[in-house]
Amino acid sequence: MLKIFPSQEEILRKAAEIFSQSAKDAIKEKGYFSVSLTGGSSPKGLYQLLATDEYKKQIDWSKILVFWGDERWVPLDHELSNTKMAYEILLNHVPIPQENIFPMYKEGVKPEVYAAAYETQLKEKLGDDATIDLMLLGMGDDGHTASLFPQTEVLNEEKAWVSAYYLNSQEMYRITLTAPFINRAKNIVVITFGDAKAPALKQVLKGEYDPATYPSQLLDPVNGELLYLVDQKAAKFL
Ligand SMILES: O=C(O)[C@H](O)[C@@H](O)[C@H](O)[C@H](O)COP(=O)(O)O
Repeated sequence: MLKIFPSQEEILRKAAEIFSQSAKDAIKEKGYFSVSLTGGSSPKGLYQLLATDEYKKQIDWSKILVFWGDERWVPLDHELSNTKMAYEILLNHVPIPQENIFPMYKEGVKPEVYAAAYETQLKEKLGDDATIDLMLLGMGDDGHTASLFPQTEVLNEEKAWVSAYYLNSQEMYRITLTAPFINRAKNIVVITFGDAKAPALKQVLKGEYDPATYPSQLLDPVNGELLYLVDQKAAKFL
């Protein structure tokens, strides 16, 4: 489903409401809420909102398990770290136990090895039938999502839940949840706004099926819901 908003602020407000409501529902139903955070610039305003008193108080942070959709393989204090960004804007400001936070990076470990360990950890924490309650994602100007970049091998992954690989165009390793795991999520919410996203958004949602070129087309939840929250600028070619 696609929801188009007049402004970025309204998208972020909607996303914060979805976060808060999903957390309440999941905690009521099974005692905890699992969320996968995204990097990039789009979710920053959402994290800021969630750290305000209004949302901070609505949510039982002690029952939230935090995972990531992808990470740049850089130390946790590096400017490019998605984990660092989430800590600085959100996680340092809410009463969440450290043991409930699962960064997608470990010092001194090879990314491929950590990808397998992260999958094991997902199974340990969420069970073999693991699903993430809320998968927050962004979409790049090129149509990538998480670290599922155009023309990369990881797009063909059918089995592994987590994968790490060297992204030549950025000269760095990336670690990412794969499409088969992302699509197990109960709710997938893609937050994307601005003129620069308009051409890719059109191809992703209205173009021919070509996920090698527009990887966001791989988003297709098995039993869950997929929701795009976009602004009028990103939606201008739809
Ligand atoms: O680590 C990353 O690069 C992200 O997780 C990535 O998938 C991001 O969500 C998109 O590139 C959108 O980024 P923007 O929100 O900055 O446009």
